[in-house]
Amino acid sequence: MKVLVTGGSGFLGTHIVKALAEAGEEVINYSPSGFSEPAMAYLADLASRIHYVEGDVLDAGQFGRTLKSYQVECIVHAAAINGEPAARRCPERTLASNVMGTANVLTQAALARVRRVVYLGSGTQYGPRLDLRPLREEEPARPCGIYATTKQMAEMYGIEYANLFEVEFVSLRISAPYGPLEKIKPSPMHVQFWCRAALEGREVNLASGGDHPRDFTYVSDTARGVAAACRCEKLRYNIYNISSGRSYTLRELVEVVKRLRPGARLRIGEGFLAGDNPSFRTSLRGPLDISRTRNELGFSPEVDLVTGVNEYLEWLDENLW
Ligand SMILES: NC(=O)C1=CN([C@@H]2O[C@H](COP(=O)(O)OP(=O)(O)OC[C@H]3O[C@@H](n4cnc5c(N)ncnc54)[C@H](OP(=O)(O)O)[C@@H]3O)[C@@H](O)[C@H]2O)C=CC1
Ligand SMILES: C[C@H]1O[C@H](OP(=O)(O)OP(=O)(O)OC[C@H]2O[C@@H](n3cnc4c(=O)[nH]c(N)nc43)[C@H](O)[C@@H]2O)[C@@H](O)[C@@H](O)C1=O
Repeated sequence: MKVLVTGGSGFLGTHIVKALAEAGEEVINYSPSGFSEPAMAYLADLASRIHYVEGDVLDAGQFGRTLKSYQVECIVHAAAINGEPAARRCPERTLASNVMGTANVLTQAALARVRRVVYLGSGTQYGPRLDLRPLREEEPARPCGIYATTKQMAEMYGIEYANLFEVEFVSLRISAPYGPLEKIKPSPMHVQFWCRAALEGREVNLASGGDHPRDFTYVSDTARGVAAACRCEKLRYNIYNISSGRSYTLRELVEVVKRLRPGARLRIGEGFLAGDNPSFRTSLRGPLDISRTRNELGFSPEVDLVTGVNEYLEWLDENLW
């Protein structure tokens, strides 16, 4: 199968390109910039199955021509301005790329007779949920912030568009992926923050946050879930959650990092993350429930937190400096 990945040079894009190429698919990465050097190293053995086209999803004409010239059968639409901090720096550009970009992808997909568009949605579409219950796809979305709002708008548009025209649309709501090639994440909500502190020998002593939950998911599992959605013969739903399916607390994460790097000087107190940063509170939610994804796509996460953090630490150790 020929699969085009928009934003294929990004963090998730690169892992998705890898998972698809490993499964024997021919992959076209459509992105404004090519793979970084570490990404090239990551994909080294698969180069013969991967093509790169420099392009923007806002350039509908070029996107359409690319679909036709490669006779693309499936699109993974990963291109987006990602995360609330980035969205706040350029709200209009975020609206354009994330929503209008998705509209262009769908129109051109229908014109080029692409069978399926697999959209990367986000766990942030559920919004903050202080009861921390597992979240099923039927839960009403309550996005908070510009980024999550644009992700929700694009998903809703995609579902409506697919009802009108001859193209399948499926949204994968992804939560908390971590691992090699991830961009800089400065917040203690992220695995990277603790791994970097351990490797840099920095002391971190947070008064609170140990009970803060997050359904950390090793990125290779996320990418396998996306590949499964491309290959699945018949999709019965428009929305599937992709996550480890369980919450870990930051205390558990810190303990894992300390077990793997015994000299690390990391401490975290009880309760949820607190402070002036509103993102701590808006990030509070339970794990995404992956029952539907298990049953329908045959997806099940394979990498537990210890294994994932260990692999990530080893990769960071070689690639940080
Ligand atoms: N990482 C995460 O925690 C999560 C991510 N997601 C979603 O997954 C997708 C991928 O995220 P991730 O890989 O982490 O993000 P990255 O920022 O690493 O990658 C996004 C990619 O999209 C490209 N891009 C941005 N705008 C355009 C455009 N207009 N046309 C073409 N390409 C564009 C970027 O190119 P360049 O950098 O050159 O501008 C980049 O290569 C996004 O849709 C995001 O919303 C969902 C849930 C969690
Ligand atoms: C699943 C998810 O995982 C990653 O995001 P993240 O790790 O959650 O971190 P974030 O900083 O993007 O947002 C955390 C939450 O906090 C809100 N948020 C943030 N900063 C402000 C802020 O400044 N104000 C307000 N009100 N809310 C904010 C925001 O709306 C969200 O609810 C992404 O890379 C992303 O791709 C993704 O999809």
